[in-house]
Amino acid sequence: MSFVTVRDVWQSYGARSILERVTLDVSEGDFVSIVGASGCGKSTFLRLLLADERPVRGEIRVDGAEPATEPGRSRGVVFQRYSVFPHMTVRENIVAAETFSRPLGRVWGRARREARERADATLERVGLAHVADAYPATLSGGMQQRLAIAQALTARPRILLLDEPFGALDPGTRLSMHAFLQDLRAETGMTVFMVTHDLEEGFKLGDRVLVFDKPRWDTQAPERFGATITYDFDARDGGVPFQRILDRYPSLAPRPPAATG
Ligand SMILES: Nc1ncnc2c1ncn2[C@@H]1O[C@H](COP(=O)(O)OP(=O)(O)OP(=O)(O)O)[C@@H](O)[C@H]1O
Repeated sequence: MSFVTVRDVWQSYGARSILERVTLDVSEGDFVSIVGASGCGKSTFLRLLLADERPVRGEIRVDGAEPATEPGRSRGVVFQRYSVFPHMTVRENIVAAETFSRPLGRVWGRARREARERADATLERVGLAHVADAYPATLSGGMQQRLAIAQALTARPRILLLDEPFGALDPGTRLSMHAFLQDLRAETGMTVFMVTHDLEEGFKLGDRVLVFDKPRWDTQAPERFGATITYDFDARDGGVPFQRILDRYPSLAPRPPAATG
């Protein structure tokens, strides 16, 4: 049964068409990777799933209902991009994430101590134990990225939205973050949508790989048409049709690893 249902969704900003005719069914627990050229509307699609904005046309349903518009976390959808609180230390950010999934919110006493211990174990796992008492703004880009992912995963949302989550990480750190995500996903059965520019990563982590692209172009008016899902690959069988995709989308070719971590 479809858990996330997207029906004929269109989005535009003013006269500028971004997405058109997007239709998709995703089962609960699926990991959906999303690739596509820069600026083609992948992040916009995540914001629509988050109900951060409404489509100009079409319908999105999560578990049969319209995505709720009240503040994020209580409805079970977490967007890694928006998750870190700048006024809390790294450890406090992880502890806070745990409480999002609790009906009573904040925790005290022994429960809080235990939450801190679990937070420290998580920070150890993602290589941030040594900066547990620091504030997010003082961390490097790669560290901030790891904190955002660790925090989003700690909240154990029903749906996790990741927007280029591993972009600024060195190859070794990236692999350990992959493992962390895969373990937590196996534990929680969460549904994941991940935008990535790395096809190999998309196929490694995803059950499906969606390609967003513009199927029609008006050379006189490039803003006239939007992007849609032009390919929907099954990534479960390990049969990776990289070459076919790369031939058509050279811009998706893996980039050399970034320097920071
Ligand atoms: N709120 C907005 N108002 C106007 N234009 C917007 C808005 N949000 C996004 N856009 C434009 O819509 C287009 C699609 O943006 P989006 O961020 O969804 O693309 P993307 O595929 O995620 O790109 P990238 O891969 O570079 O992150 C971009 O050209 C962007 O400038």
